[in-house]
Amino acid sequence: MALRIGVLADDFTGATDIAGFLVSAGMTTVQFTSPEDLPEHLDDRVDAAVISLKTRSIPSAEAVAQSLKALAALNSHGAEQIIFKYCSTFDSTAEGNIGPVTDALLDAMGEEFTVLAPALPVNGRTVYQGHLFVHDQPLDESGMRDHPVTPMTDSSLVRLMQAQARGRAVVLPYATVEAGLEAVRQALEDARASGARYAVPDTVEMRHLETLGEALTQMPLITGGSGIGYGLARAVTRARAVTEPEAGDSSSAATDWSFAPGPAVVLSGSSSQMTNAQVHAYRTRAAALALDIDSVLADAEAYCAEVLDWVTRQQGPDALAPLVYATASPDEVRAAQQQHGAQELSAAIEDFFSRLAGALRAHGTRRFIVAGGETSGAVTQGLGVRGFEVGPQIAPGVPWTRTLPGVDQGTLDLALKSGNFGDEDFFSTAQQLTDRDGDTA
Ligand SMILES: Nc1ncnc2c1ncn2[C@@H]1O[C@H](COP(=O)(O)OP(=O)(O)O)[C@@H](O)[C@H]1O
Ligand SMILES: O=C(O)[C@@H](O)C(=O)COP(=O)(O)O
Repeated sequence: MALRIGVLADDFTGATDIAGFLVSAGMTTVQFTSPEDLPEHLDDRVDAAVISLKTRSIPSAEAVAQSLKALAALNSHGAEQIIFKYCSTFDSTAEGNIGPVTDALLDAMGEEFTVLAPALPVNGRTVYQGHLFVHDQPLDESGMRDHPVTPMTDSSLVRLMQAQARGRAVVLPYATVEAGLEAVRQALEDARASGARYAVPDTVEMRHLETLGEALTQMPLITGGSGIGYGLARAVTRARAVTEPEAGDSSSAATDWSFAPGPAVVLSGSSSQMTNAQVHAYRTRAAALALDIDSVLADAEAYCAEVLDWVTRQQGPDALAPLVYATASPDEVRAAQQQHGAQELSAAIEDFFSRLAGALRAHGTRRFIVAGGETSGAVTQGLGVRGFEVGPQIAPGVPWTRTLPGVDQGTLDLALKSGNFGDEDFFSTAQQLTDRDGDTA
């Protein structure tokens, strides 16, 4: 059977974020870590497949090439609609990669028009007058201005996109979205007819995403965050409930979920404001080790053996999972970047987490709670995981996932958390869900 929705995501936490929302809207969803990992045949019950790329901050030409491969893999399963998932805070550099990848996907699909819909109101990401807000702050005044890899210094989605893409962007104003489905459909047609290439819908409430989802069920390419994925999936599953009532309520796609027992670890490579708060809170409750950056840079192999030994000594059936973190304040990150170079430092820390994750797996760790998108990509690659089933949400945008039987050897449970998602107790909350071993979540 053809996939109803195919998603290519520009980072790993983004991929699990949208996969979790598709599940919560009633879609059976699987996730793969590269286009090559998508099997030739998918189970007939699968509605949506998500491919997690790591293309957010790599050179644009490479991001485009990888994205087109992912598109081809999703098309080979007959995906009816494609979503290009990027960050709800529009994380990108001056060159891209949101613009170049969107343009390349439009070209490859023979399309000339799409939407830019990063909003996720449940997590405080809203769009008003085409400006992106993080809770009560414009994007460029939020913690995103200090992001180590993609600092965001403008909040206008029109300006951000036009600086990195080929066409013109127009805003679909709040009043139109608020007016409902017919108004949105008409405004999209008008925008397309005016020669605009990207429409930026104002989106303040989750219900706006449902209106937008309804309006977009025929648009071949949609770009944005997990929120628009949710809106689209809700529109599809609602329509299905009317036309195929015998299919029943599929909104329980993740209810049959159990955790395999095994040692756990928390790895945190994000330096976002929320992850700083989460690390701070968790350190008071569990064993925690701050990575020594000089040792990471001097001899990663030897230092990894040392950290591995520390982690395995802290793990125990009744203990909270030990935390290893590179998380630091914006001032500390800036100082370290000035000393070592931003890209070199990011790469070295990511490589370290990747190496550590592989070593921990080899020594029996079965549950990984990871903070940070790039970090999650590195950890997943280090674990050699190729496919995930997507389970219950720990917090909006962060589901538990587990490795796919038949694709990966041995079951691992993974919680890949975007830097800014979850509340202060996230690391503990994630473990509370798994405490009911063998139970359904
Ligand atoms: N102390 C640090 N100094 C500099 N860079 C760091 C530090 N800790 C982590 N990093 C790097 O910062 C980046 C954080 O990105 P990411 O993992 O995507 O987090 P987020 O989800 O917050 O964006 C990674 O490349 C990571 O290696
Ligand atoms: O859309 C979002 O905010 C997330 O899914 C996401 O992409 C987060 O990226 P990181 O903050 O780099 O984890």
